[in-house]
Order: sequence, then structure tokens, then C-alpha cells
Amino acid sequence: MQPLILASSSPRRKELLQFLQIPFESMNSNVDESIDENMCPDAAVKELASRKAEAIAAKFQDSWVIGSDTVVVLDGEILGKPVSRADGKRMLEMLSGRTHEVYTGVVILFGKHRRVFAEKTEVTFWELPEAEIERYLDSGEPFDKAGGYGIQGYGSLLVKQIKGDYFSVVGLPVSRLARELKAMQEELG
Ligand SMILES: Cc1cn([C@H]2C[C@H](O)[C@@H](COP(=O)(O)OP(=O)(O)OP(=O)(O)O)O2)c(=O)[nH]c1=O
Repeated sequence: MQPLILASSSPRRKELLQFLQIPFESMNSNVDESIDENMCPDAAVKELASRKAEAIAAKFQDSWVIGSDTVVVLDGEILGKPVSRADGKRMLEMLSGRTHEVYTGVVILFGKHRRVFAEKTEVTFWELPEAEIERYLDSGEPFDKAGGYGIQGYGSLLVKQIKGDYFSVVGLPVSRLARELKAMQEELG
């Protein structure tokens, strides 16, 4: 297999991709992540994952490139990463006691060939008293994460239930990715 590049700066995605036991490098794509607010989440994460993968693929033509993007969605509103503590608080208050969706889009590129998919996971939060939200914000964990929480960290205590792929919430649906990558390699012979 030609070299594999993960178009990401996320340490979590890097850790998850290691489960595939294929050597790879990771590179920050530095793309503009702004999107049209009216875009449906499924299309938005696919579009952003494509942008990330394409930025790297333009420089490394003979490599496989994987791009990924994660957003949290509540009542149709896409929540990205909080821009401030107040924004993080607003997001956690919105998510409290409710079920939201986490969408992760993945794009695999090899030359002109492309495979795109998105996973949706439903996550239900406990009712969160203000003191718990403040304590969680104090941990510093919310700020580089979509929706302002990390299910894999202290954020685990906020979550009552999930339906779908846990790893997709963390940022990379590894088991589906392994299957899609294998199918694409088989197609290309
Ligand atoms: C909901 C949730 C999100 N996240 C993370 C996954 C993503 O890394 C991040 C969403 O931002 P993304 O823009 O998808 O990714 P990123 O900026 O971290 O990395 P890159 O664009 O370089 O690939 O939120 C968690 O780690 N845990 C969670 O529970």
C-alpha cells in the first residue's frame, strides 16, 4: 500500500487510526472550516472532511489521504468548538437533559478515487446543575471539542446514554473506516 496520511492535527484521531495497524503520518491541513449555517450536518461534515483531505492530497499525489470532521447538532443547530467560556457554557446548558446528535464525516482519497461517508450517533446528557457545568468548564476540556465536551474525558460524567458508534463521537469511526478503506483497496485491485 502507498503511504497513508491522516489530514488532522487531532491527537485523538491519531490514536484511533493506530487501531488499524497500518503505518501512517498525520499532518495539519489548516483549512478554513467555515460553512454555510443552513447546510445539513451530514453534508457539512462530508464537505469539511473533503476540504481537509484535499488540502493534503494536493501536495502528496501518490498517497492515501484520510480527512475527518465532527460536529454536534441540537434542534438542527450545528455546534462547533466553543469560541469562549461563555459560549461553552451556552452549549452545555443547551445540551443538558437532552439528546443530541454527533456527526462525523470521513473522506478517503487516493488520486482521483474517493470514498465518503458520515456516521450519526445519538448522545443523551443528564440534567446538568450550573455548578457541574462550571466545574467542567474549569477542567479546560471543552475548548477544542465540538459541542464543548469530550466523551472520552471528564465529559464522560455528563453522558447518560449513547446510541451509535462511541469512536465516531471521539472523532473517527474507526471500524467503519477500516471496512471502507479495505473495500476501496479491493476495488482498485
Ligand atoms: C463531541 C466530541 C468531540 N470531540 C472532538 C473530535 C474533534 O477532534 C473535535 C471537533 O473538531 P474537528 O474540526 O472535527 O477536528 P479538530 O480540529 O480537532 O482536528 P482536525 O480538523 O485537524 O482533524 O471535537 C471529542 O474529542 N470528544 C467528543 O465527545
